Amino acid sequence: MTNTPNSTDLLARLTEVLEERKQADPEQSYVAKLHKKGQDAILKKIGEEACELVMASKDQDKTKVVYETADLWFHSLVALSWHGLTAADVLAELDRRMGLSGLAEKASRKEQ
Ligand SMILES: N=c1c2ncn([C@@H]3O[C@H](COP(=O)(O)OP(=O)(O)OP(=O)(O)O)[C@@H](O)[C@H]3O)c2ncn1[C@@H]1O[C@H](COP(=O)(O)O)[C@@H](O)[C@H]1O
Repeated sequence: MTNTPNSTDLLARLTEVLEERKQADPEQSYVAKLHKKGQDAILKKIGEEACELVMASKDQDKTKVVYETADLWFHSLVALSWHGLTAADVLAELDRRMGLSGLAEKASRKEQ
């Protein structure tokens, strides 16, 4: 059984690190290097990691599914940070949606 870290703590710590890395030396930090390259470089990584996740899933490779999902989440957090947003903003949106059926939500959009 995986020893699960406290997810809120982990995201808060990672958010802090990502914010600090905006001012870091691109030679010393992968995140700083991505920011220096610009938004397109961050978005390119998100596209790559999403494709790698799809391939891992098609291959039924659970270890790789976890690994590639971590890469995708991580690069999504970098994209959020690029916009001055954080994981907390996404958690708030997911919390807002909690208990709201996806099918009911879609039907309500069609009625508008
Ligand atoms: N969680 C991560 C994390 N996940 C993935 N990665 C990097 O994301 C990249 C994923 O790219 P690929 O899998 O395509 O591998 P690659 O061939 O090396 O990629 P590229 O050369 O194409 O960029 C790799 O370089 C990984 O090391 C991460 N880099 C950093 N973090 C976190 O961010 C913090 C700050 O990192 P630095 O900015 O490097 O100090 C770290 O302490 C970690 O907590």
